[in-house]
Amino acid sequence: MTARELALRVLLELDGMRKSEELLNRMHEHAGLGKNDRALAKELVAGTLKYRLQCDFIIARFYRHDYAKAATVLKHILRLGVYQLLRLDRVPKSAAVNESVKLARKFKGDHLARLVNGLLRNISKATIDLDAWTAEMPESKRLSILYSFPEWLAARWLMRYGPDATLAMLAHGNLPPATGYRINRLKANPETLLARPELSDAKRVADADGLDRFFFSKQFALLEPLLKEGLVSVQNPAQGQACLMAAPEPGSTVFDMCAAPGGKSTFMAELMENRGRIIALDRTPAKVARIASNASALGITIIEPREGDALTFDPGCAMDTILLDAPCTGTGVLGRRAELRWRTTPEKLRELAALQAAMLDRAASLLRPGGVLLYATCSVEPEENELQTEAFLKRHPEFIAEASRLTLPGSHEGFDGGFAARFRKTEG
Ligand SMILES: C[S@@+](CC[C@H](N)C(=O)[O-])C[C@H]1O[C@@H](n2cnc3c(N)ncnc32)[C@H](O)[C@@H]1O
Repeated sequence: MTARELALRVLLELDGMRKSEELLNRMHEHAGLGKNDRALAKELVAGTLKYRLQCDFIIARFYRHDYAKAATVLKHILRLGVYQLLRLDRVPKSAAVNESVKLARKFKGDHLARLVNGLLRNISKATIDLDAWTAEMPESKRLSILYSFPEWLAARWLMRYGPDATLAMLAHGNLPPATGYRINRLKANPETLLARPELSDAKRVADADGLDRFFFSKQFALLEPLLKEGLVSVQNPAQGQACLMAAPEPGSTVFDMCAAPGGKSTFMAELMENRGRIIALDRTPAKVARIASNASALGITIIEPREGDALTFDPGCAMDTILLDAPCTGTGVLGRRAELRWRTTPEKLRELAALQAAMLDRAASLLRPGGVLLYATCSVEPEENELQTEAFLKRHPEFIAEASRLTLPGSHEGFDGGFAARFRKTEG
């Protein structure tokens, strides 16, 4: 199987639930591709998913019939072809066309192979001037085509954040995502670790807000032994910020209501010097197992992984700190998950906001007076963030807001977007 065929098979099999990266990794096990072809397949899947809307816009201008009615497999082959033609400089145009024609012949026969050949050749010879083609469109539609984002999202970001921040967020969503790492304070000293040759490219996060144990690196393969030894974990500093805001005390009792795969639970355990108790709940059994294995690699013994529903689970005692890292639309991390921008819908946003409110109410009842509730999302939508926490304070006058932080994607180099708010439960 070629890299392109593997990419096509991932696109065809991807349903509304699964993550493309996981599907790709599973298919790689049987495909037997070399390192370069694996990288090409990964890039084709992520790029074609991200640029779907833009590719469709271009294809539809050259397609003779109604492109909306074209067969799914044909659409994917054409998108893969257009993505290679327009966005992968290292792929010669002739290869982009010929390989797409081969796929079309294999999957749909000679007739469609001819159609793919003609259409991609026309596109490869044409001047693709998206700026001119979209100039007369309303701004949200224009941006949605130029950056290949859903129009509803571009429209709400424009309204909420204005053109400059919106452009930065849209551009950030199409950049290759940076991998952030956290140095495990239980096992490693940052200065000694960062002096190691395999970390020569590491970009340490400036010493701000306690994030100086975070760094970015592109050398994932070189860092694997350090991950296995538990000296570092993969975590974006934006996620770490929420734990630093929670500031759990060593020896205290913490409930992480939506914990898998354990990124924040394990960081809180490190901040607590591995003293106290963290109940780490998640409703997905396979994910709960990952909390345990991640904690064990890091030398953490105070995390108690539990399977259950955050809306009903009873940890059995009043908590000093509760972290609610809520299920959310993920609009702060759209660059990290190629398919997510198409799965997030206004309807999903409403459903998730209702779930988050119910989880916040549950958290409020489980916290001891004087305790800290930290609410976090990886969304930049007000309904999941500021509006959510304002409504929470109205429903729960026994809580006071102590701090909050919204990070827009693209506003700090390498940082994901997201929101965190810290509340304290008063005696009243
Ligand atoms: C944002 S992720 C948590 C990430 C985690 N805190 C970390 O830093 O690694 C949200 C998690 O909530 C879990 N989840 C969703 N609904 C839940 C529920 N009703 N009860 C418990 N967990 C739930 C999902 O399985 C998912 O793992």
